[in-house]
Amino acid sequence: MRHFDLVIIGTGSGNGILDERFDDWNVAIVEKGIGPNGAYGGTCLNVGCIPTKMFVHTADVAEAPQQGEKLGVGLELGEVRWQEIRDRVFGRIDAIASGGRRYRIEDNANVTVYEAPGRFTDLRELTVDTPDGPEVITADRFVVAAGGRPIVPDIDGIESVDYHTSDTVMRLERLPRRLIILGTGFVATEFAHIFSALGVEITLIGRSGQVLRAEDVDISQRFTEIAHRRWDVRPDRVEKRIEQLGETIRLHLNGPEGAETVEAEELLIATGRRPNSDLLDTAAGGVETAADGKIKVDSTQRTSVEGVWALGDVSSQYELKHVANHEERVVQHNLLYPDSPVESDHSVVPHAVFSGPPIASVGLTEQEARATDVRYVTSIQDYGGVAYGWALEDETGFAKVLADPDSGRLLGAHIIGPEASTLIQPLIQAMQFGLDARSMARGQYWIHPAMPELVENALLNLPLAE
Ligand SMILES: Cc1cc2nc3c(=O)[nH]c(=O)nc-3n(C[C@H](O)[C@H](O)[C@H](O)COP(=O)(O)OP(=O)(O)OC[C@H]3O[C@@H](n4cnc5c(N)ncnc54)[C@H](O)[C@@H]3O)c2cc1C
Ligand SMILES: NC(=O)c1ccc[n+]([C@@H]2O[C@H](COP(=O)([O-])OP(=O)(O)OC[C@H]3O[C@@H](n4cnc5c(N)ncnc54)[C@H](O)[C@@H]3O)[C@@H](O)[C@H]2O)c1
Repeated sequence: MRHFDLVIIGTGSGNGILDERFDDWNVAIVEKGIGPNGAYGGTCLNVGCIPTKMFVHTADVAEAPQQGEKLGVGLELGEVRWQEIRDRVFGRIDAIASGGRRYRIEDNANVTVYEAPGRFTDLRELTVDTPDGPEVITADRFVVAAGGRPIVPDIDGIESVDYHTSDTVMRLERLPRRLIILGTGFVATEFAHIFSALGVEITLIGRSGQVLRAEDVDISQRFTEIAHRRWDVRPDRVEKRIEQLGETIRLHLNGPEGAETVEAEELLIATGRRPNSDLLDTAAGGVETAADGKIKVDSTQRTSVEGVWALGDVSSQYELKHVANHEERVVQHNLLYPDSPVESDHSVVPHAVFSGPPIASVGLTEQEARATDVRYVTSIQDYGGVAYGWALEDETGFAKVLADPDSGRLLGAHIIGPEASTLIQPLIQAMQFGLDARSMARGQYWIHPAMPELVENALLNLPLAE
């Protein structure tokens, strides 16, 4: 049995903890490998944020002919060379992942990398199921950064179907003619955008009436309208049965008009993710979890067991890379300076959905504001109402802000339209640093006629008290 100063489980954000300040620590990293190739480096790098956004940008470029049409510029989409796109994306990603793995194994003398799944077998004791058999390791401190994995719903017949999740769909050998996507959340809408822009017919299956229904009510409604124009959206559906008929997948549904079937060559399951705490047998390690399987942590990321920290998707209610990275920095500090711990700050957490159109959001949605006692006013500014929006000929985008009617304190901001994730950043900054809407709108220059005038006007439109 080997004993370490520190064991880190998971090489997504967990991999970033070690820097030169840990050079005299005896450290083990345990990583089972992620995605179809069992890669090093976690979800975001290998099967999440980074490859998806490389495909999203490619999809946006493939849509240039549609954009050009309304501007009077005739463009044509020639070939979509899927294998070239895929190999370009993963040619970069795979090299970074294997470089990161090589660096830890070969250049970090104080680090032992176990490339196998680990599970707790006692307090601060992990059994690693190596190819040579189980190996037990113990440590003074553990960091659990084991992330999560896609949920596959229990549909009758699913085990006989050759389906994809976000872990595998980006490595398809060829583009299908048709793709069924189960789910209407982040993963579903990003891949619907990617594949439809590349010429695939999309059928999107949702359990509720709205697409991206967790977004602000006006944003979700607008996105749902646009989704119905782009894709075959089937809301309010329940999956009854699924079957593989040669190359074709047939899904039997119940909907508002009764029973129906949809068919496609490929199926993408995008119905949410679950934390990997079960794979780790957290209970055997005394590590408490909530009903949804997330590891319980306090504001310093400590779990219920002394010396065991957790971060990222395995414990956080936010399944976002910028949150996992923030929590990683908190854990890193608290490992190094246990007598002066710092806390995670989840007060202003933004997110973006990189679909078509993209969405970005921070703070309260209107439905959340309504459900609490908070007093608020809102304003909406269309892209079409500011000069650069005219240049874009945008007809669907808008920014919506919520603020306290007296102080002008910003409570939430939501943008749907081109460059939403960039445009929202000054609003995130204002909320984080307590800048009120009046000061923000009138206390600085806004470049004319640039797209951020959208934000300026949304702020100026707020019906604040005099
Ligand atoms: C398709 C997709 C797109 C996304 N896009 C974005 C985006 O644009 N922006 C954004 O902010 N977020 C995005 N996310 C979310 C983001 O990827 C995650 O929030 C983030 O990667 C979580 O990091 P983590 O370190 O907590 O876990 P991970 O990066 O998942 O790392 C966990 C690691 O632990 C390993 N592991 C698990 N169990 C064990 C075990 N028992 N033994 C050994 N090793 C184990 C896993 O193999 C994995 O490598 C996306 C996610 C997906 C799926
Ligand atoms: N741009 C980003 O930051 C980004 C991108 C992708 C993923 N992520 C993260 O990953 C997480 C997981 O993404 P996701 O899209 O898998 O989850 P999600 O929670 O966003 O969406 C899952 C959707 O599937 C629906 N659903 C569940 N079971 C279903 C069923 N049987 N049939 C049809 N629909 C069903 C749910 O109602 C929900 O709308 C996100 O919450 C997000 O935090 C972030």
